[in-house]
Amino acid sequence: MKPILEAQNVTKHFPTGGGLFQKKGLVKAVDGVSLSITPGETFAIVGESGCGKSTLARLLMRLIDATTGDVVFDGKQVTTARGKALSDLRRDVQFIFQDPFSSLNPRMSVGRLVGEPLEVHAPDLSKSERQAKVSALLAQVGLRPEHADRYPHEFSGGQRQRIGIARALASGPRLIIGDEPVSALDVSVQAQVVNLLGDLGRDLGLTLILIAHDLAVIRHMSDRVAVMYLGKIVEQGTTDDLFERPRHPYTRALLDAIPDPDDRGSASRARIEGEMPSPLNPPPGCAFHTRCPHATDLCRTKVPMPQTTPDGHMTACHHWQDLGLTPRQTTASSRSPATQARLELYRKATEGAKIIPVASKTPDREELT
Ligand SMILES: Nc1ncnc2c1ncn2[C@@H]1O[C@H](COP(=O)(O)OP(=O)(O)OP(=O)(O)O)[C@@H](O)[C@H]1O
Repeated sequence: MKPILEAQNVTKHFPTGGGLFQKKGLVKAVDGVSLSITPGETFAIVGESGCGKSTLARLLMRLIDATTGDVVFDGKQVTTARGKALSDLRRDVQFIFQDPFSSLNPRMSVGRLVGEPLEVHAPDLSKSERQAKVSALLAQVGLRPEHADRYPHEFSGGQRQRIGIARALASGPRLIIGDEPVSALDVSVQAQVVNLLGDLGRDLGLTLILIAHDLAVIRHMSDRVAVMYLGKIVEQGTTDDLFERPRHPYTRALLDAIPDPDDRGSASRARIEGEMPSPLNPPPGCAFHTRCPHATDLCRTKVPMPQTTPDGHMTACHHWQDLGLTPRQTTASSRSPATQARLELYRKATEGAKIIPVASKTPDREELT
């Protein structure tokens, strides 16, 4: 199938320093990323804080300009789009932010927030047609028409994220990029919103790019996963294969560091031995070699090129064939209680989705306040 979005060797280098006490430098936030997204799939991007996920997401929809490389959406250049091509892109690709409160103008009613994109992308609608469309969008995300007259501060976190999703849907997008769309929400509400996004993806045939720290969310929702480390994709594969047979030592470490959801402060942050090096001064060779238990002299000197494994992963590790990374034991009994509990929550949410259509889905208790 023809990809809906392709990135070819995209980089984003931020110049820093140059002041009295700081040397000039370049933060290599995204450093040579290539990927290809199929229409209708949910593609997840995962990695520790600071590895470049948000910068990549912003490059893909041209919220920032790439330093080098190409992004192509539906056969059209994103990196050089101007005028009508850029406004078409703004209609077709929408963003859902992590913190719905700061992304929604507090002085605008929900009706105006959701109706605003319609004014831009469907200017021919009459006022009453626009109101009807706003009501339909609110229903689609599990809110009521009368919510249109209220303001963002009157809603719970989960409801605000629903408003953000309704606003994103208003222009009729084909691709939605969610940057940590549930990580600011309570766990029970996370399941509702994850469930809603999954339903919308299926019902509307949307392509989703999901950036998340929470590996349980990723496992539950995504078809394929890309793992990022220090600005580069180090492994990519289908979700089940990647979770069960990680081919890169970093992916393995990330999966082994699945966090404890009771530890709220760092619940969504995976922990791995050692510090991630600064993208201002990345190590030579394989960027992961400073934390990798399998590193050799080759890893310290030569950048590993992406290779395709027989089971279709892309991995950028010199030694993936020699490491004996046996399949991970991911049967129910061998998963950590934390992961097991989280997966169970999402599974229950999905079971509900099979019998309740999106429009009439009952929000959870927090949502009803
Ligand atoms: N405008 C900027 N100027 C300079 N450096 C930046 C800028 N934006 C991001 N960076 C740096 O680029 C690197 C990647 O940041 P990015 O926010 O993309 O990572 P991330 O993986 O999304 O992290 P998080 O999960 O914490 O949001 C970080 O070192 C960050 O400090």
